[in-house]
Amino acid sequence: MADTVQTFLNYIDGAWVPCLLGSTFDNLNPADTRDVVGRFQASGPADAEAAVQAAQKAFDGWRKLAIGKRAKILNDAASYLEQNVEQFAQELTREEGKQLSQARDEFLRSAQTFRFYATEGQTLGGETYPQDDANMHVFSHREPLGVVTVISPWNFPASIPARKLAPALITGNTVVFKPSSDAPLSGLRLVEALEQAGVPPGVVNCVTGRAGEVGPVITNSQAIRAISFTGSTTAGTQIHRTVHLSTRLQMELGGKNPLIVMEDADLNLAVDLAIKGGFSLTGQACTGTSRILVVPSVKAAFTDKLLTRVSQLKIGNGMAPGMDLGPLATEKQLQTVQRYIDIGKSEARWLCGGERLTGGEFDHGYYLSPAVFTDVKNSMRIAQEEIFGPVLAIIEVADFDDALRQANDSQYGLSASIVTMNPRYMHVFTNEIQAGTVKINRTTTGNLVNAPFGGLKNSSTSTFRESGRAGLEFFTQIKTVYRGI
Ligand SMILES: NC(=O)c1ccc[n+]([C@@H]2O[C@H](COP(=O)([O-])OP(=O)(O)OC[C@H]3O[C@@H](n4cnc5c(N)ncnc54)[C@H](O)[C@@H]3O)[C@@H](O)[C@H]2O)c1
Ligand SMILES: O=S(=O)(O)c1ccc(CO)cc1
Repeated sequence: MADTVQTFLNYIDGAWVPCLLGSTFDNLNPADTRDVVGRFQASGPADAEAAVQAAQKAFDGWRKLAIGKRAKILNDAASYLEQNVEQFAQELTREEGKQLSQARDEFLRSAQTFRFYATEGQTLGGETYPQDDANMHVFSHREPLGVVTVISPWNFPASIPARKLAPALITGNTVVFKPSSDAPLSGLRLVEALEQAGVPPGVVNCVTGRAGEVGPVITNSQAIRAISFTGSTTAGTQIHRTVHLSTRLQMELGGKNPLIVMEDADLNLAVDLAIKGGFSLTGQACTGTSRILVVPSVKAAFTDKLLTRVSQLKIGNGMAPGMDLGPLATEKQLQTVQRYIDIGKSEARWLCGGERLTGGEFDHGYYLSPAVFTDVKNSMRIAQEEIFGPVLAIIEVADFDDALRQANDSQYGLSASIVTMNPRYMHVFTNEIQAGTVKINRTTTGNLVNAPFGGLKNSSTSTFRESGRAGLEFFTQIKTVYRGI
């Protein structure tokens, strides 16, 4: 039978090229592993080196190009994503497993991100400083850093790299981009959009392949002036240890995000938020809800309502409309979650789910039913370690202060939410919760492109945020000028 799998190439110095060793890897659809989404370049260090060199060569021309022209490229790339959204969304669903409507939203959000930075990037100015010399003008201005690396995970394979590429490019940096090998195609589509929009050779380079092969060159090289990384705390820690002193780092890492349910909570809302935060994207969002801290007076009613809703959730291929959960994105992720289900059963009280689904289409995908545990202690592994799957842990807390204390008892601090109408709780929660994203009567997931995003503690590096204006600041450095006459 003829091999109909499409092969995708690296993009280096303005050309789509195979990797030097000629090796490839296949990426499978997690909803149906008989479907090979594509064949990708298993690049080695020499390919990564070529990408870095191309980006170095292109930097001077790109930084000097009028910002209006850089903005036009981002806007045109956004149009390209919008024009091709149906095809790209279907590919995203096939490579990652999320629902088609979510994949469509993700590409449209990526286009919106390109447009946002095309405009916002043109407002990034410096400051002037009053001083005593009438014949001198003192001011600051911002310049690009140089060659920057973008490394992204599989769970938002379009929108996360879009949030990094757009601010890097509008401010005049050149980029080496490595998408996740578990969902590389959407990242390549972003690059294709930039190519179609006329980005000059070498300004954006994309190399697919294993982290162990490509990673060291694009993270350790002295030529790399900044790394914007989103992924696990484990990988982030590894990279953090090895980077050069002058390389600026921005890392968005793991989470173990709490949802607090107080005695005055609207329980229907609380259940909605738990379902949406915990199970949408099959629990594979860094800001996903994983711990539910609930006071005794509403615990039973909340749990009953939650279990009813969980029993109604529809699980299936994201290509079919109306599904609530899809497959886990990879076999490895499925196995990780299954391991945590076993751990949960040994340390807490299992209420439902966590079973591998079989029969029909389920036999060909990585499907697991959504799981809920109760009587969980915050010290247990299922309450402390990031699972990254459809697993909720219900933890009883004595009162508001106890909820806050236990919510903060975590190595992570990405997102946190409370369900209450009490203004005192809202106020104290906002001030005392250790999370970079604070939500009140809203799900722990979701964040705006025009607002800063990042976590506290082991959820992020502490120096820089991404998104909004913070994204532009990360990719630029300040020069202070004393201009006399
Ligand atoms: N905080 C956030 O904004 C955010 C958003 C999405 C996902 N995440 C986190 O990402 C994780 C899931 O994604 P994942 O499994 O793709 O993460 P991962 O850390 O395994 O991989 C992320 C990316 O880093 C690359 N990588 C891994 N080790 C590397 C190294 N040593 N050098 C260079 N590159 C390396 C991978 O190939 C991939 O492209 C979860 O922990 C989740 O919380 C965080
Ligand atoms: O760019 S977004 O798609 O809005 C996005 C989604 C998730 C996260 C963290 O998981 C960050 C950004």
